Formats: sequence, structure tokens, C-alpha cells
Amino acid sequence: MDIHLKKSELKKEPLAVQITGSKSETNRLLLLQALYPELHIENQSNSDDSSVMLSALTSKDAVIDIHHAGTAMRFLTAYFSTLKERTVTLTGSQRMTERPIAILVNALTDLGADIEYITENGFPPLRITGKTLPNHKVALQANVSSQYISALLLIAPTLKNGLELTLKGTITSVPYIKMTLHLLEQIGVKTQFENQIITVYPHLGTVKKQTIVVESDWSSASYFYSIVALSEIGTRITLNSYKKTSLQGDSVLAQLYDQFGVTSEFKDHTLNLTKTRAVQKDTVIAFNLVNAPDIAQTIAITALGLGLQCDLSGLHTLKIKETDRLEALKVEIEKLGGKIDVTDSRLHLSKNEKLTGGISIATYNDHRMAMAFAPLALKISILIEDASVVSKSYPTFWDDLKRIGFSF
Ligand SMILES: O=C(O)C1=C[C@@H](OP(=O)(O)O)[C@@H](O)[C@H](O)C1
Ligand SMILES: C=C(OP(=O)(O)O)C(=O)O
Repeated sequence: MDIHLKKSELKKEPLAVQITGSKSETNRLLLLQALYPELHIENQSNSDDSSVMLSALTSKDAVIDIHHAGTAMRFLTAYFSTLKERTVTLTGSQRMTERPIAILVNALTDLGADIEYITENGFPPLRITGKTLPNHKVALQANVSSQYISALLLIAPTLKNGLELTLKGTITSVPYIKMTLHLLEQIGVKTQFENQIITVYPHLGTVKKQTIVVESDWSSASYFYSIVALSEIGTRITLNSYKKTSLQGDSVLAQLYDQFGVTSEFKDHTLNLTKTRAVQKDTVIAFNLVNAPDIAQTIAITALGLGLQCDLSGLHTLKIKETDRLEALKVEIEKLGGKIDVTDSRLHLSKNEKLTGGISIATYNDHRMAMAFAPLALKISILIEDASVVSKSYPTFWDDLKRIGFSF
């Protein structure tokens, strides 16, 4: 299904959006709940990635397909490695079979796991035979994906001697590792992160019965930051179930979007985004997003919509996500008349005056391509191809846009 967004104006009445829980927190907690059934989770993510995670954890099937869900692929590889007397084939979409997993598989194998590659070395699908993992010390390269590290940390408390994980090289996406450690601590597992070594102490048996309320998803909130940034002064959107102190690294949006003239105010559990100032045309947006890679597309497109120069660095993980996001951005931004250069880890967008309307944007099976480009409908008419891709993280995205005034 393609969606044609007409040039739109937001409604004048108070605008409020309820986004569901973070998919990152939800997928961690679902795994922890499988290990410790005493946990109860509220405000779970309604994303496809979280529903495939839940189905996989409850499935008795021999073949489990996690579609496009990176966290599910990585977290479940670790989980099934420890699930005794069961052999599972873990597979996913075509793209998932191109997303590397050797760093995690090697670390698990070093711990004693039994994992085979079915088609190509280093990539899913995997055949995993669960067993007791006898070892507890392992080292891995930390600059490719933090998901490999979180996967190991999540199963670590169930290992007889816990885990001592040495991280080699520069660590990428650090807030996601801290989120995992924080959730472990929250349920009663002891952890330590010092220099490049993470220790998780064993926690065999049960945890205290408890309810954990997931904070709403900040990556999804980014599209509303972009919408407010592209709107006139005075525009305000309220987002519900957010906290000033968040476990999610993407909450850095509140600081970053100040440069686009958007002010963030927290009141109880609501977050008010208000466009308070116009942005000077010669403003240069320059951010290193090594800690918040999922908001790179949103920021690049906000800058494009405002005609601003934008230099983003720390983007090396974007090439192995749902698509090569740097290439995808380049092709689609150029269709709109933008000037953009990309390298393996950076993006440079030149200041521009005018965007071409009526263009069809390809989305490459990437929810964030669809959602990042949509706010441009406040400036030009635009067509988003295969618009249902948004369900990977935000199934009600188009309904929410319609409710605040976007015309389809
Ligand atoms: O652990 C997580 O929940 C995630 C970690 C990040 O991946 P990388 O560590 O591969 O950058 C992020 O991009 C992804 O959307 C979710
Ligand atoms: C990169 C993402 O997800 P994953 O790696 O879990 O597929 C994302 O949601 O932007």
C-alpha cells in the first residue's frame, strides 16, 4: 500500500498522541519474563518486533521466523542457546539473512553454545541446540552492534557463574547496553560496568514479583519532534507516558531538537513539544549519533525540510540495519532535490532552498524511512511507498498523523 500525503496543515485544537512502550525495553523485558515469570509488564510496545518476540518465546515450533526484528534475532539466539533439550531453527526476512551475527555466535560458542549456520557462515538462519553453557568469561568486538552485548547480558544471570564480558574497541550504541543493565538491576540482578568489562552475577531461581511499566518509545517520538520543527511558531503536540529521566538513549531528542526551535517540557508523564523559535537559515546542524543511531533519518529529514546544512557522524551501524540507511537516504533525498554526500559513517546535507513536490519515496522495508519522510508533507505533497512498513515499530503511525491533521 502506497500513501499519498497531500500538503498538510496541523489542526488548531490541542494535539495529543499516545505512543505505546519502547520496543527495546519491551523486547528485553519479554525475554526476562520468560526467564523470570514473576515479572509483569505494562505499557508494552504494540510493534511487530515485540509481537514476534513474544510469539517466539511462547512457540513450541522447530522453526521460528522473527521477520525483520533485529533485537529478536540477537536476543533469541542467546536465549535458545541456553534452553536445554530443544533444537530450534531461527530465521527471519531476506534482509535478516544479510545482517551479520558472527560476533554474537562466536561469543556464545566460546561460552560453550552449540550453534550452526544453515546457509552462510556469519549470517542467519541458525540451528541452535540448547544446553548448559559451562564457561563464563568471553570477549567480543563492541563496535558493530550493541545488540550482541545486550543478548549476552540478558541470559547472563541464568548462567551458573554469571558472565564476565570484555568489550574490545570503541563501544557503539552505549545507552542500549546501559538500558539492559538497568533493567537487570531493576529486577534484582547485580551487575557492574567498569572500564571495558561488564560483570553480571548469577541470579538462579526466582526474582521478586513486580510490575514494570515501560516508558513510551522515544524513537517513535522523533517523528513528532520533526513535525513540530517543520511547523509554525506556537505549534504544540503533547506525547503521553514519557519521563525526563529515561533509559532510552533517543531521549537525547529533547536536547537536540532545541536547535530546530523545539522546546520540550515534562509535566507528570506528559511531554509537551512546542515550536518556540524560528531557526536561522545559516544554522548548521552537527551531531554525533553513535549513541542514538535510530534518529539519524528523522534529523536529516527535519534539516532537509528546513533547508539547513546538516552534518551527522557516528553512523557506521546504519549500513547493517533494516536497509543500508545511508544509501537509502541519499537516493531518496536526491529525488526531492536535496544535495547529500554519505560515507560509511557520516552524512553531509547541503543547505537547500526548495524541495520538489509530488515525488514517490521508496522505503526499502524500513519503517524509519517511511516515518522520517512523512513530516515533509507539511511543506510539499509526497508519496510514501509500501507505507505499512511502519508496523515494525509503530503500527498506528498513519492513524496518528491523520488525527493531528495530515491529509491523505
Ligand atoms: O538494543 C536495542 O534495542 C537496539 C540497539 C540499536 O542497535 P545497534 O546496537 O545495532 O546499533 C538500535 O539501533 C536498535 O533499534 C535497537
Ligand atoms: C534498527 C532497528 O531495529 P532492529 O535492529 O532491532 O531491527 C530500528 O528499529 O531502527
